[in-house]
Amino acid sequence: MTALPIEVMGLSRGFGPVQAVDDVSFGVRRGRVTGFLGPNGAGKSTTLRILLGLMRSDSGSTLINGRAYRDLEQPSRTLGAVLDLSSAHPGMTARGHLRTYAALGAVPASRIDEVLDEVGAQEYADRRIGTFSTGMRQRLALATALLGEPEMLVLDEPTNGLDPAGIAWLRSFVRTYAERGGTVLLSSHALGEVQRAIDDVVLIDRGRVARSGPLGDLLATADSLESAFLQATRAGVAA
Ligand SMILES: Nc1ncnc2c1ncn2[C@@H]1O[C@H](COP(=O)(O)OP(=O)(O)OP(=O)(O)O)[C@@H](O)[C@H]1O
Repeated sequence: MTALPIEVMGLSRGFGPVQAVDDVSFGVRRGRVTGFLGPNGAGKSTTLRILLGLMRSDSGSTLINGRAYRDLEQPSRTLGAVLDLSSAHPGMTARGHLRTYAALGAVPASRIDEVLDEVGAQEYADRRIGTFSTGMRQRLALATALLGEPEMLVLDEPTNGLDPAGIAWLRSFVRTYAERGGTVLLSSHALGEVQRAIDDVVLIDRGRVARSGPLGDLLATADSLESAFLQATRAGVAA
């Protein structure tokens, strides 16, 4: 077994003239929350999509517990992912949505109430998804990702559209998940929103990793993640 639950090595992907991801390498440590952070268009979603086998890379590789995602024996027990919130059918209830996904993943139906509790969504479990706020959709997507009791979570912009109470809830959710041994990789362009949720940081800018390491190391030379990002990207421009 490899030391790292998630490894990205020399990953590149272009779209016509746009080099979305350019030789990106980083590792994610077990039992920690890693922030994959950078501005809009930096290449975060493209990297995560390749990691989850949803898109091909031009070169490089990504490993989950030492294997490509498609080669995992029990993908839903290994990794839960929340990439976008549009896949749920608006006419279905949250419970119905979870029932469908539990059946698809061969997960016992008893998990449905457990995940609804875990994300605090019991009170609207029987409402139709079409009536949900963004925060409710985020919680349902997270509940879906948790069905297989995965050992790691990949969350793309999980604070998008959340109010301050929702962001605080998400922060405490990922902290608790990591304290129980889970591994989290979450992307965000809102550095200030996630600063208190993360242990390790990978800063990405224009498809390239500008800096990575423990949050404490980055903050040793800057008073916030935002200023650390500006320092790292200015250094990149100067180099
Ligand atoms: N399917 C696609 N076709 C063409 N260009 C794309 C495609 N997907 C991404 N891109 C481009 O690749 C670059 C990286 O996009 P990506 O979505 O990975 O960034 P991001 O860091 O996730 O941004 P955001 O925070 O806005 O989600 C952008 O310039 C984007 O326009």
